[in-house]
Amino acid sequence: MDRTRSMKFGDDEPETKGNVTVVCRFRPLNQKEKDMNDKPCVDFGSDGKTVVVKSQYENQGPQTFNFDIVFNPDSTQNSVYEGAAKPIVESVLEGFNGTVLTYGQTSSGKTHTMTGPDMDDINQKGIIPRMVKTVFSHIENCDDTLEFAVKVAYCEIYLEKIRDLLKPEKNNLKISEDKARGIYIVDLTEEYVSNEDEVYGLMKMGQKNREVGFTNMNEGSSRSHAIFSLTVSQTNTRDLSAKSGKLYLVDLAGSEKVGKTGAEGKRLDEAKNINKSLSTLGLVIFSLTDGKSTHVPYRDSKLTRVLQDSLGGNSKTMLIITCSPASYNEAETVSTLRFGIRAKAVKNKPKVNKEYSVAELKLLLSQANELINKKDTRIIWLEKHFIEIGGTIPADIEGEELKEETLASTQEYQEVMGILESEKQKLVDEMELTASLKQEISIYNAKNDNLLRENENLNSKLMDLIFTMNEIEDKLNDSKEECLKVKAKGESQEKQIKVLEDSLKFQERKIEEQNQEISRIPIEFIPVAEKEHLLKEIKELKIRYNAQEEILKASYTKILDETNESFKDKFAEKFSGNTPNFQEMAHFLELERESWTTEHKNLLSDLENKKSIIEELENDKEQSRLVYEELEKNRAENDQKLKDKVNNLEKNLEQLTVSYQVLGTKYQNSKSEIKIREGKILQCRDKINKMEKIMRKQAEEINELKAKLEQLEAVKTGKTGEPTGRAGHAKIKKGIKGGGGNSRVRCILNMNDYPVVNKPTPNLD
Ligand SMILES: Nc1ncnc2c1ncn2[C@@H]1O[C@H](COP(=O)(O)OP(=O)(O)OP(=O)(O)O)[C@@H](O)[C@H]1O
Repeated sequence: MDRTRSMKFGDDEPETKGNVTVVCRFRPLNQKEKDMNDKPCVDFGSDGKTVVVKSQYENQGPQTFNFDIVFNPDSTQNSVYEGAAKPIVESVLEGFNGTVLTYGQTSSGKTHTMTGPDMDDINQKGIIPRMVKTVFSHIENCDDTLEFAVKVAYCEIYLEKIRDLLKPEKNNLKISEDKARGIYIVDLTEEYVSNEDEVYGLMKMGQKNREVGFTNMNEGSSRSHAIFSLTVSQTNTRDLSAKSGKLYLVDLAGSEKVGKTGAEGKRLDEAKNINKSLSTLGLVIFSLTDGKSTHVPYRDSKLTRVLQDSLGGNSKTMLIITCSPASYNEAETVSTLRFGIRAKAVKNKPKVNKEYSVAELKLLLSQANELINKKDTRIIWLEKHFIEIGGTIPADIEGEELKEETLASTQEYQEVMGILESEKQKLVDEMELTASLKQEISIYNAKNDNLLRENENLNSKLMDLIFTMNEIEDKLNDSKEECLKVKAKGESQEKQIKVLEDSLKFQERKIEEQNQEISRIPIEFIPVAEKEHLLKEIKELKIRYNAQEEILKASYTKILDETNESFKDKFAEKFSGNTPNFQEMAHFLELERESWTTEHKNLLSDLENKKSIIEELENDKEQSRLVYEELEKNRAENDQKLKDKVNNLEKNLEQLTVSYQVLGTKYQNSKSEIKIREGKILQCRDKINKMEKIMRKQAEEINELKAKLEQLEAVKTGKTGEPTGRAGHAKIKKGIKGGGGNSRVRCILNMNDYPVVNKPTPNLD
């Protein structure tokens, strides 16, 4: 085989209605590829449907791939939306299920295409924000006989677990299947929305919760498959017909070669998981297209199970494959393109998800009646004409004709009965749904009761806590008071010490003054022996009161001078005008000596007294100091104890405050949870009431219809004379088509306002 021969893929696939549509988008070279001096390895055909990969490998010729559309790197977000996604969104608005999937190598532009780098940027926003606009504009422009309910859900599949991105605490949701809903994710949050902003809000919230990581190829790489779903239900308020379409917008995680992306540890686990679920997706597509497989391995991964209807089932599906144009990524690009070509061959069976309305059934019946009437008139005219021209109507011809008529009518009857049967079946399903809803309500009620009980418990715990807190607060106040008392005691002790210190100082000052007084005694006139004794004593005093020596000296000199002068005066006064004799002088001196000796003794005893006072005071001072030290010590100890006590109390208080806050938050959460659940229960009750009302109404209508059918049957079998269909015919209204008008359309805001979808009720009798 010539390996350099050019190859073509996808061009001979016949255009088949229902096949998965595949478009391909190439992004521009990114900075990393430019830095590597990489060159594009692809050329784009002028028809907008072809891409040619020019291989860098010698033994590989150019490979041409054909798709429904090929978007080159210059394509805008808007052109991709208009060309690839919008037709699917429009189908959903007609009541089909739709899926748009992005598939490609990591960093090839899946998220860029699906969401866009900035949802608020008019040019840069991706498919999801643009789709939202299409949906709400359509609703705005519809006839006001159509009522819509739009709800969205957002989840991701990460490491084979389904996580609700609108309530991320729900992180391991299950997949289930039933007749009414098909394949669905159990307990996935579905929010009713009434405008674009609400959808954007939910999207932004979901994106924040999405698992995103770093690979060598993409800093913000999506490590999970993200599934955004939007369900549009519409009811015609005139004929009560209803239809609903569900749109899945799936941004798959990027396939990658782990060696190239440098994945390790957690990233490696993620990569292995992503690659595993993507290869299951490849296997599902292979099994659906190889024409031999009897088993399609939908259940081998969560992704393929959720997408079961989108691949080979009831859905219009668009696959957008995203690629890098760089030669560095040639192998991955070729593999992605081959995947796309394979997927093109998947055949789906999309159908409008429609509910027959009673009015539509009535219309069918009236059409049948009209046909019978026409034929009756014609038979009567023919019989009359035949008899007029002399003919007779053989009994067997009449019998044959009647047989044929009866056969045709029986077929019509069987068709109508078939429809009725299928409607009955739907009703049975509806009844089952109602029963399961009732069961759900009883579960909610039980949960509600539990929550109420929990709430009561929490309340009583809260009360206990408040009580304990009050107690602690009281204790804290007591401790504070105690603290203040000890402080006041300390202060008064300090004051006492101060008073003692002051009095000590005062005493010291007094002693000093007395010492000074002593030092003022004149010694010149004291007899020598006495004088020497006195001087000795004064000397001793001088030594004892060393600090006062200088003062003493100064005052001594001063006193000496003064005393000298006074003695001179005294002497001059005593002996004025006379020259004293020796005896008189000796007597005078003796008297003076005696008076000085007495004074000196007095002074000495005074000094002794003061000395003892000083000693006493010094003792007192020492005592006070000891008491003061003791008090200081006690005070420091008490202070420390109190400090510790206050610290402990503060710590306790802090802990209690935290627990109080936690309990408070729990209490609030439980309250809001209860409110939400109560709201849901009310919504469900309301819905059930409405459904029951409609079921009763429809049961009556079906009974009416049945009666009419019986009459019709009777007419067909000739059991009654006049066909009652004529009378019924005048009452049947024509069905009214919705859409096309410009009047404003009511949008359903919540479960309570959810339009009643027409569900025929089985005859309960
Ligand atoms: N068509 C484009 N035009 C301009 N920039 C683009 C285009 N496609 C992708 N990019 C940019 O390339 C980078 C990677 O794109 P994106 O995150 O969409 O890749 P991805 O396929 O989702 O990757 P992963 O699988 O790792 O999540 C982003 O910075 C994005 O803005």
